[in-house]
Amino acid sequence: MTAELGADSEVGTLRTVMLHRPGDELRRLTPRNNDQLLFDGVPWVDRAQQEHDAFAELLRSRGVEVLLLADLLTEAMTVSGAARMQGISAAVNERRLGRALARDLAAHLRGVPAPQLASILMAGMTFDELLAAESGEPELPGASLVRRMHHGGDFVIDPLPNLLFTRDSSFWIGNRVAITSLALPARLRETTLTDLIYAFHPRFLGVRRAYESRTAPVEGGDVLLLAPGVVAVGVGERTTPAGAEALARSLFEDGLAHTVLVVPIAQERASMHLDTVCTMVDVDAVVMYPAIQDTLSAFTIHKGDAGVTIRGADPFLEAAADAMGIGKLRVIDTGLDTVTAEREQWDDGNNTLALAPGVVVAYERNVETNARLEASGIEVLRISGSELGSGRGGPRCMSCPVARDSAAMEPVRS
Ligand SMILES: NC(=O)NCCC[C@H](N)C(=O)O
Repeated sequence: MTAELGADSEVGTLRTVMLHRPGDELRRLTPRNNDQLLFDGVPWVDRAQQEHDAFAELLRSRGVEVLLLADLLTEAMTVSGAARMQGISAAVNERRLGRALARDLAAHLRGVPAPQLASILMAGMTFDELLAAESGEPELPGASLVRRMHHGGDFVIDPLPNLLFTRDSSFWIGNRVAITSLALPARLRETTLTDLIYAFHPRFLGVRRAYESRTAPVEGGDVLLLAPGVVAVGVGERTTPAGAEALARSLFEDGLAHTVLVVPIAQERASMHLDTVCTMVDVDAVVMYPAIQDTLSAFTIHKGDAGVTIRGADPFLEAAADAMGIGKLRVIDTGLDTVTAEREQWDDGNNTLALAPGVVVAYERNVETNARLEASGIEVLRISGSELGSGRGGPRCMSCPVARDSAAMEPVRS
């Protein structure tokens, strides 16, 4: 039986998830480009794939249907010419390539079968690869200065190594999907692929969108569905105040939320998204980086009978419990002492993926944080992430829940 699409919490039983198995786009990372492409180093790709396969297998063994982004992309472009055209036009950047090369590249891509096209859209393409692929194709008139001036190993289409972090480029809320508005150039094109998948893949036909205006940056890692109708949005290195405001307004208009907590976080790499310092592990519990616990605050935007009001900033934990209608949000700390906590926060100890209330997937390396979770009654399913972690993202970042049971009321399933 196919689960009903959508999610209204972080912790309802996970039925369907979208992952991206890291592929050739990771093989593009070099010591010269890894910073710009938002990786801390150059991962061992085969090992990263093994780690990811184990992650996916763990989810399957717990009854979760795993959809792989590359399969969805290929299938969407196989069934739809419009999907192919959309992918090509998003990848061909005339401003960077000039008119002649942009035309040549688009002409070449139009003749590439869907599976290879999907690979190119994800892994990018070098000047040398384009030249080799064009041999045998009719030559178009008009020389390209840009071709002459670039090195063969430069990219005509940039790779997207951060596709691995499917959490950021789309998220579900209620029965709708939001394609986000990513903040940094290295990730911008990712949403053209998620947009295409949700627009053209047969599995998602008829699905409605949330945050359609996408007027300002909002990344999925900053969006936590605290409870049905209650959403927290981190504002820091990625999501902007304008993004949080636009998202809140749009969620209110669509009836997808009544309260949005806007949570300022430090504008630094260690806390690039709200889910790097805090994730939910149960309907009333979070795992949180202790260094920010007492200072984390929230502006509460609420839509009630009297219209939209903004309150705060107030202490986050109190504002969250209040909005969720629970007496207290339980907090489980990262790490042991301040040094261990800082290390485990950096290694995504806070970035857990809940499979059900009180059941989470976590990186095995965060030994102290995992022990604390277990001491608090949370079941911890450990995965290794020595290579996956070099992109600075954990189990939550690497997953986009497509279907979760409602946390408000667990439906009975046949
Ligand atoms: N939600 C997340 O924290 N996602 C991890 C994103 C890591 C990626 N290398 C980035 O810098 O955007």
